[in-house]
Amino acid sequence: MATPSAAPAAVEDMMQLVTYDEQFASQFEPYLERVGLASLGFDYHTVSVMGAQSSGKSTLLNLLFHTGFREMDATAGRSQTTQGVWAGRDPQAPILLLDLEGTDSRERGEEAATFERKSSLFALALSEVLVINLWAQDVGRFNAANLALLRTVLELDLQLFSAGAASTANATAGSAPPATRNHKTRLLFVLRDHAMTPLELLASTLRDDVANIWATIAKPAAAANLSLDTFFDLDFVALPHKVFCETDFLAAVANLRSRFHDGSLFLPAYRRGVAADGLAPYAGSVWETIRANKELDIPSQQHMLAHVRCESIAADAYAEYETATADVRAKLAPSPASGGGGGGGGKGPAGRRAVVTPVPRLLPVLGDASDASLVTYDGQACRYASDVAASRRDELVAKLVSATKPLVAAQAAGAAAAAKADLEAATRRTKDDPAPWAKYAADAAAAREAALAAFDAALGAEAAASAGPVLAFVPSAVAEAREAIIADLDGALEAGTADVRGRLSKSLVDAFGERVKAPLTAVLDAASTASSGASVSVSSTNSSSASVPGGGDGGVAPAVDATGLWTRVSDVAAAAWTATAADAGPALGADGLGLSPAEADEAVATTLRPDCVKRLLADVRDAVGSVSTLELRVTKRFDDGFRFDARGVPRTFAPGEDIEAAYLAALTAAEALLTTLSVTHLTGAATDGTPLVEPLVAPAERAAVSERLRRAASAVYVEARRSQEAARVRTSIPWWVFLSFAILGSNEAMWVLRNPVLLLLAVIAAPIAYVMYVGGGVAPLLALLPATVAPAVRAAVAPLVVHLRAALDNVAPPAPAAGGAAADPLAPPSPPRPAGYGAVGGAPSEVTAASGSSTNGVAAAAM
Ligand SMILES: Nc1nc2c(ncn2[C@@H]2O[C@H](COP(=O)(O)OP(=O)(O)OP(=O)(O)O)[C@@H](O)[C@H]2O)c(=O)[nH]1
Repeated sequence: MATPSAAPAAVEDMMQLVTYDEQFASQFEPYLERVGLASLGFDYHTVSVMGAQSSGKSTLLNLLFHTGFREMDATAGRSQTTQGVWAGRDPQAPILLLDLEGTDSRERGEEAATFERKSSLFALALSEVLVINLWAQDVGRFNAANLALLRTVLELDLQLFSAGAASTANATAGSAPPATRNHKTRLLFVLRDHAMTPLELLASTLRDDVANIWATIAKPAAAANLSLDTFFDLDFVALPHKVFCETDFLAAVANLRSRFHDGSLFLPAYRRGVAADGLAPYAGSVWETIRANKELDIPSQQHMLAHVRCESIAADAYAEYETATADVRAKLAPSPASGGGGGGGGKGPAGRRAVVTPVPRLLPVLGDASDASLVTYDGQACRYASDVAASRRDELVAKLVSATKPLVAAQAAGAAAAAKADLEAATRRTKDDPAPWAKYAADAAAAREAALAAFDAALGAEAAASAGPVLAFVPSAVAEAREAIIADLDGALEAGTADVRGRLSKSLVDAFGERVKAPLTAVLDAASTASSGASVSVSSTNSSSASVPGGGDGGVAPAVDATGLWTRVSDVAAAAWTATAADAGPALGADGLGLSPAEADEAVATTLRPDCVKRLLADVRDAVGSVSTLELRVTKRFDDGFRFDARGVPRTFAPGEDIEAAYLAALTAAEALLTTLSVTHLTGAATDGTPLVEPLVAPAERAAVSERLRRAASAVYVEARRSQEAARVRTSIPWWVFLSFAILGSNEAMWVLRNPVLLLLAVIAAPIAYVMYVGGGVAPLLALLPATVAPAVRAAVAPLVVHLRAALDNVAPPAPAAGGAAADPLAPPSPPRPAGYGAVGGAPSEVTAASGSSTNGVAAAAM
């Protein structure tokens, strides 16, 4: 019966709303839904009919509204048909009918009056039109039940008015304002079996009766001066006899039915202010109040109904929101199974919020859902007390906000994580990238912009457009999240930039080191060499190069004056620094890390230059090497200066040659080299002109090296001196000595020649002796001969010794050696020591004594 039907309703379509024993039916709400009234809001009417038992009430309702109320079967005798209160609906109009148990019931007996009052009050509370069914012939007869019924109706209506007025007064005093009620009812008197008496006369009689009742009943103060018209509109309809004037009867019924259907009998003032969807709980509440004999306060009832209904409507509206957002909630909300949700939105096992994938168009979805929810609520809650509806609406909004906030937060977190991941991917540089700084600033700026755009696409832009009370928090929340992601992105970029900058710095410093390494080694090697040479080409890993006068080419090392060594190293460093700084410019600038020229200059000056200087010092230390390497360098410097001439040809000291001068020059040069290599004296572009004086060798080690240098040099000098002496002896023996040997030794020669053994020994010994003689090895050999052999040897060569001593008397004595070593004629002269050496080491005489067995040059002696 949800849609209008031409067919009359059946008995099954009616329901007993209140049972005979005063129980209210719990099925009223589904009944209203079943008959299609529940969804009509205020667009329905309620009509009740009351009157004496078996006065044709059910028959009248069925004829007027095509309902199916049970009627009395007259053939079975007159008895009560309708018990309690029954409800039905006009199939063709939104009219709810209440058929009340007849008054003056013989079956109820003493209880009848009590139930009449309850059912009448119930009907007054709900009905816009109260049909009072009367036999026409009863009009004017006071003892008929009609007047008692009228008195009951008027008294009860005043009671309702009184309760409502009190509620209004309380509300004015500060409590919640009650729902308003248009407290007016149409009393429609239907006079049955009307025959002769004109309706006007009957109506007048009834008006008088009602007026008399109104005048005599006790009224509350608020209604003392109010007239009957304030509460009731009286209307009168006469129906002919149903049996005897059936046609007229049906015509009159049809006429009255049309008045109901055309709405002329329903005025806005009659509305009870109860929406159809709340009618069932309202009616139930009203009945229970009446049944409990409590004061029926209609406004309070409606207020209570508003709470119940608005809460129910709000729950439905929220459920609607949940349904509409189920998809996004599944994607963003935490999932109990995974602990992280569909992609996660909750917190994982470690308590860290899992990151979700942003949901496209989240805010429009949430906005639409929340708006729709509120529209649903407003559409239904507006039928109820506005204060209650507003209060419940606020609660609904708060509930929607608290349901929406985590979703927006999860979306913001997901969008932020995605934006950061995108940025890191866009700015990531592999370890193998030889130039990770290339276009880094441009890439970083573009990535930052893209990441923020992605974040805004997920939240920001939509947030600006979102409106409504539920999403009102979004702009500030998104702004806060945006600030956080900006800080996060900038932090990631800062870290990335620092990493790339570190790699750039290392690369530049390495390049600087590469540029410095070979020329530096060449310069140092050249400084260790005594011979002079051409300039050295200083190559760099880049195309830049510099020319270092006196340097080496990494292989053959022309000589470098030790005093100019640091100048040349400074030149090498300056050339390398110039090339490195030139490389740093573009890498730090717009094509690289994006620094401004001023920032790049500052970075070069404050970071790169100190790093390169540090690297230069480290390289210098490496190139100079350990103490032993330094010792090798300076002894080599001596060896080269002493053993080779200016052209690099090995030197032999002919008799009379100034061996001491060569010795002193070489030793002085070696000492000077040691002094030079002990402390840096760097300057130039690499150090920005600032002298860089750094000790490379500790003073004690330096003195020790110097001492070992002198010892080694002494050995070389002694060797050279003996060679020179041997050469002079060889050249100074007169020819007759050899002739004497030939004459005096002829017998021995023959003796040897005749003896095969001696001949064989002579053949073997003669070349050895010759070689030793020529090579100057006789003297050392003599020194090694044991003392037991020496006398025999001396006896054998006595003539020669005599002659040699005579020859040696003509050799000039060496310059007295410093340190008191003049006793040894072969002791080397001692050059003046450079300042700072102290008293480390022994005297040259000691060196001489220790170097007697040296035959392998300075290096072997130094080791
Ligand atoms: N004379 C006459 N009888 C009628 C009229 N309308 C109905 N009746 C008869 O009156 C008897 C009672 O009719 P109901 O409609 O059952 O009366 P009721 O007031 O609903 O009865 P309860 O529900 O028991 O109070 C039935 O036999 C009807 O046929 C009418 O207009 N005139």
